[in-house]
Amino acid sequence: MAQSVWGYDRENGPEHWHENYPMAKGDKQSPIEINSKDVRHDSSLAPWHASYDPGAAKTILNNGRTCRVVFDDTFDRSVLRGGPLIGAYRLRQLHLHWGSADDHGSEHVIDGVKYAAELHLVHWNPKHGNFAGALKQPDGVAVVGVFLKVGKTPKPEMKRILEEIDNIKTKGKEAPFQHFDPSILFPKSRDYWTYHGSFTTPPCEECVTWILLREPIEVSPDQMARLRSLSKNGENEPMCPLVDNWRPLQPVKGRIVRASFK
Ligand SMILES: NS(=O)(=O)/N=C1/NCCS1
Ligand SMILES: [Zn+2]
Repeated sequence: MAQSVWGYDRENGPEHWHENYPMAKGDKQSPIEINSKDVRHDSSLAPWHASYDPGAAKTILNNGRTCRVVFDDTFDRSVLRGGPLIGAYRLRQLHLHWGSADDHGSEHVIDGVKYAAELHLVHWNPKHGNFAGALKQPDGVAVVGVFLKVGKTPKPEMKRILEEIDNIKTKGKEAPFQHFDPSILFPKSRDYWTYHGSFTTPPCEECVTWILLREPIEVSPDQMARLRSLSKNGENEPMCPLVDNWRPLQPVKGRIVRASFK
């Protein structure tokens, strides 16, 4: 029985998504390549601020396509402000995209450079009532993207997420994940690029203000190996490594990418 749900395999991967999700062929799709020569420095761009409540963290889940941490977003408890945004956007979840080897795995590409992984912190604009309503609005969602590069020094702040991975090895596994402030994952620099795009997963709604941090965080080879030890299959199904859960580059179609830095 061919899988009907979307995924990253030949028969259900990114080249097929538009068959069930027509927005995947839109003019403001993500990810894109950021070419520094085309970026516009915008001195009017404000700094961004995340004020997250560690108590909002709830659970960590393997949904067969990524590893996701979900947060309580029933009120303005963990919010992102500033940058290109108007108002406070509520943190709903974070997840990652990664490759089968260290030389690829990120979704956005910077001047030809692919990182080993890309962390997404997903926030939505409460002026649109709820997350489902926000998906229909161009200013509905803000995703902060953090690039992961492999080096010698492990990122201790990643340990919390990676230690939980042993408990969510297979699809559908969920574990409590509390007392966690994801801002510890941010790099030192606040420099960012921003542009308007979409979710990189179906239905690929074009509701995202992307805020991509210029400075990658460094993780160790062991930490990447742990991420790659997740399985996309369920507990009693044949083992299938959860790797290469990234969407290929999409057409920029004349969009302007702004930088907060020179
Ligand atoms: N990878 S992504 O963050 O652009 N895609 C998403 N789909 C639903 C919530 S986040
Ligand atoms: Zn993502």
